[in-house]
Amino acid sequence: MPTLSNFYNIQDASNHNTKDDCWIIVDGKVYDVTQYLDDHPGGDDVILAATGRDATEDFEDAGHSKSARELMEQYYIGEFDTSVPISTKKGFSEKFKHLKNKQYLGISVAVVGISVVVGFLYIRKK
Ligand code: HEM
Repeated sequence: MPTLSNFYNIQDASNHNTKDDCWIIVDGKVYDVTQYLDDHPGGDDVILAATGRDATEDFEDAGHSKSARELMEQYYIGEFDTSVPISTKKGFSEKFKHLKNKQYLGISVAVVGISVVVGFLYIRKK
């Protein structure tokens, strides 16, 4: 029988990034690992450093055993909703785009300025 899952987006997950309230996202699933932090053989710091973002790569890099993956299931709370974009990346590129537009404006002004000066010198020479 299909079961209904809770869906959490990156903003929901980012609100749980402390030692007393810690969620992680691994492989499209969200886990509340608050109770497990102190017992984690890899230490709580690595898990805390992996909150508020997709921790799949870090989790896989650590080479977790089959039993670690089974243990993990008891902390599962829902699915990761990817329909909300990860805002930090978008914010950065938007800022960058803004800077780029400013740069283009500067270059255009410089080109027009140089053309005016060259044109002026050309006319004076004649
Ligand atoms: C519910 C989530 C997690 C569970 C149940 C879990 C469980 C475990 C277990 C049982 C080990 C011992 C080795 C093994 O059996 O594989 C381990 C080691 C380790 N874990 Fe996790 N882990 C979780 C999440 C994470 C996350 C999100 C990270 C990284 C961001 C991480 C990083 C590590 C590291 C670096 C070690 C290696 C320790 C060493 O070999 O010195 N773990 N974990």
